[in-house]
Amino acid sequence: MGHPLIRELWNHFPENMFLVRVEDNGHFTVEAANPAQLDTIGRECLGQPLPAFLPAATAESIYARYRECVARNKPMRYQEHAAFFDEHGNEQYGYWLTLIVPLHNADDAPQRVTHLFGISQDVTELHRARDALERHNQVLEARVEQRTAELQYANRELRLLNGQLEEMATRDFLTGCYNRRHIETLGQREIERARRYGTSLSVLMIDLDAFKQVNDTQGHAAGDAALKRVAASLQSALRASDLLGRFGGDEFMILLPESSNEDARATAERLQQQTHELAAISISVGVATLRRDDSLESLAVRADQQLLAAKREYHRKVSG
Ligand SMILES: Nc1nc2c(ncn2[C@@H]2O[C@H](COP(=O)(O)OP(=O)(O)OP(=O)(O)O)[C@@H](O)[C@H]2O)c(=O)[nH]1
Repeated sequence: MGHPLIRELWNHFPENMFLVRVEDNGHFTVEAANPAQLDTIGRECLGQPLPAFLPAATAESIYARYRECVARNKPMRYQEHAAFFDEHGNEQYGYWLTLIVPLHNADDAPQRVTHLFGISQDVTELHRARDALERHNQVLEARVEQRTAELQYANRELRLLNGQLEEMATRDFLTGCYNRRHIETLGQREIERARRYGTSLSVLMIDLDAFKQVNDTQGHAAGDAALKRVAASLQSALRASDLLGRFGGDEFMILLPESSNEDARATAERLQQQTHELAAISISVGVATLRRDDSLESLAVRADQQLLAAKREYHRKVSG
């Protein structure tokens, strides 16, 4: 170690330093090792080829690197996971980050690599920390994944419940058609739409005839069943765009978008016929069609007046 600076560096550098001689028989012999290197593998390495003091597999993999460095005649930096015997002869495993530099005897043959100078840093702890971090990350990722799945499940449940709630808020519990509040909301919407697009809109108000009698003679449950049958038969006779709601008691409201008064009257007759056939119930129907100054209320009132007139007619027919 000629120069004092090099000597000081060699003696006090905290990482392992070594000098190996390139032998003609394919071996590499340790010519020198700094104190840090000797602390790691012991003095036995000095003057020895690698297989003399390293496990065979480790020596072979290091030899492969050395040979490559000699062949390329360029410094090489690599990392390896290697087994070695410590100064007490115990087998140890570690990760090493190594730099090897080919050296030449300039006077002799300038291109021939005679030695390799190496600096090796023990990065085992770094690896352990990285592994631990990776494991920790995996645990975290798994936890995040699980939480995400739980959240998605909760969201689905919430959407389902919201759907059910909305259903409950808009539907009539007994018949399944829209409740009064919702059919009125839809009525407002349909009036706005009809005005915007200049289309017609008709409303039917329907009341079951002599329904009280069903309740009185067959009981309330039979009355409920009849209401359901009527709602179902009304629904089945309507177009998809028509909207059926239970207005209260035995009264229903139907919105018929894009229906003229004439169309609505034809629909009313069809509904009467269908309810009679499918539900064995007679219904009275009032028809009204949207006018320029109408509100939903005034439209419904006119349909109701028509319904009362139809009722009178029904009673007249029945009593007469
Ligand atoms: N089963 C049952 N009956 C109901 C329900 N809501 C209202 N009703 C009954 O429906 C009947 C309505 O009577 P009205 O419309 O006044 O009398 P009606 O016998 O139909 O006579 P007209 O309408 O004049 O033909 C009453 O007996 C109410 O008790 C319900 O949810 N279920």
